[in-house]
Amino acid sequence: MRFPAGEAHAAPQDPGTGACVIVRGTHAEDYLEAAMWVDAQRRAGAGPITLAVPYLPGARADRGTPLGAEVYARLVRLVAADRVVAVDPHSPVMPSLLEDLVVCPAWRIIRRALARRVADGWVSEYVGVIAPDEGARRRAGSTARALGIPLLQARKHRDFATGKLSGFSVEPLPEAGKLLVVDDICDGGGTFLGLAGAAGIGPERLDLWVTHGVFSGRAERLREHYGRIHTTDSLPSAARADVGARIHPLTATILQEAAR
Ligand SMILES: O=P(O)(O)OC[C@H]1O[C@@H](O)[C@H](O)[C@@H]1O
Repeated sequence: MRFPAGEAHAAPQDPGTGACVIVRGTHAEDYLEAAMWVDAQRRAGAGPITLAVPYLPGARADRGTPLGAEVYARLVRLVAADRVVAVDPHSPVMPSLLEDLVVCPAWRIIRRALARRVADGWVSEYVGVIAPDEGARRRAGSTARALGIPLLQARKHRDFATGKLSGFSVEPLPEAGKLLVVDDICDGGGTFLGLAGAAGIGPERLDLWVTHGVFSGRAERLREHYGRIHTTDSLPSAARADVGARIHPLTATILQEAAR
């Protein structure tokens, strides 16, 4: 509930033996509300409390000034949960900023969403996974291993003077079969539009997985280049419908991670 001035307040629920609060927002207010809720549960005698932050905000600002990753980590710590679960955070430095952070890796969600188990492993409709840049190598590589298919590494080039994206180079692609581009975030879509152009294959052979679908800017144009666009409900996005993305809900996965 809220006081008339807008301040958040929380009434304790049945405390039970443990609890998991999921914050899908990216605003400070969302974390303040979660802190109120955790405090209410704790005072009511709840067992260990897990905070799930599917989209860990600030993870893209992991260098330079201000160090947004650290600032957001403080906000998450303010909630005072016993541990934090995050899904596919952008930066590998996040676990060093948040003690007791449990990371749910991309490959686990992707495999659950896009593959099926057979007697001796996992099969999917894809013949390869493409990492659009160096930053995506680890998550795309572990996805390729989880699906038992090769990783194809692309490179993103930037204009030296302006720092703007200037093009991609892609290693030779298999001549037949579907490929899955894997990355953590699609924001304005420039990365994935540029990559599709460089790959030179049509939407009948190219799908996209982005764990966190922001879909701002030109992202709507992605549907011209990718047959299927997969994402999750990790954060609110008004543009997801325009992009025609297939949404894989995370709540069951998060609750499983919280119960581990
Ligand atoms: O090109 P857009 O969609 O704006 O941004 C997405 C890229 O920016 C990075 O943070 C992500 O990891 C991804 O590679």
